[in-house]
Amino acid sequence: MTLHVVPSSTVATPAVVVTNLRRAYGDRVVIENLNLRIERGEFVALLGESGCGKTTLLRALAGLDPIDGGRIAAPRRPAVVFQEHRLLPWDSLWRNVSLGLQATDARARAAAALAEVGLGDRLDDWPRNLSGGQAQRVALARALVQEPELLLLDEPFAALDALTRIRMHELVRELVTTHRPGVLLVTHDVDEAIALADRILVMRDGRIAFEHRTKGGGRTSIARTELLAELGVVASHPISA
Ligand SMILES: Nc1ncnc2c1ncn2[C@@H]1O[C@H](COP(=O)(O)OP(=O)(O)OP(=O)(O)O)[C@@H](O)[C@H]1O
Repeated sequence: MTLHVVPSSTVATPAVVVTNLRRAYGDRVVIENLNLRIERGEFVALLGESGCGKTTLLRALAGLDPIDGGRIAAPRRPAVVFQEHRLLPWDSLWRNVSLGLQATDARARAAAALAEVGLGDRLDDWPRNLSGGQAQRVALARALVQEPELLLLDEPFAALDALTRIRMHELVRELVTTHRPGVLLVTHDVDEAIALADRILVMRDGRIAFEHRTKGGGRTSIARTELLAELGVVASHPISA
């Protein structure tokens, strides 16, 4: 008998598995029968019309809100980066990054994380002295220092100017390649999803209504128009494909 040993690097390990998720606010059912699996190292973007439940899903995955049915199986607590940096103004940058770390080498680990986001020389600086882009870099460092298996990004680049956003895209792809968490990025920006994601999901009617898998490599060949159509943007809309 021949034994086939599969190299561990080729075995997909889930960062999260969501089964038949349900979430309602009173009578308003926002998520129903939603199923989702994200592998470690996989970058997934979630698009959907305003109010379709993207943030509700992200908050449920983060454990910030209760769920009303189904199951979320994640090996460890996910890390979250929001649109606003949510840094504590009274703590230095390294203390902000190491918040929640129990380790005795917390400062060293925060220093390494800050260096990774290009702020290795600002350990003892304060959040008030940062630009919007720098503050989001610190928020990313704070998330990654926890070595999460699942990283949840809730429109973290939406408030940044176009150039800073492109730089942040490059940084995030680099960090994800290095640390290999599974990523769920909630965004309104179709181009951002196309630029970053290995897989693009569209949420509608409380579940994942459309999925586009790329062949890997972080770029997708999906026609932009197809994605826009899934989002209910009709062909006559003046956006070039
Ligand atoms: N705390 C709440 N109480 C009651 N209803 C809520 C609450 N939070 C969200 N909702 C409702 O749930 C639905 C989904 O909201 P959610 O914020 O998840 O949508 P979204 O897709 O993230 O929207 P957007 O793209 O505009 O941020 C909306 O109809 C919203 O009004």
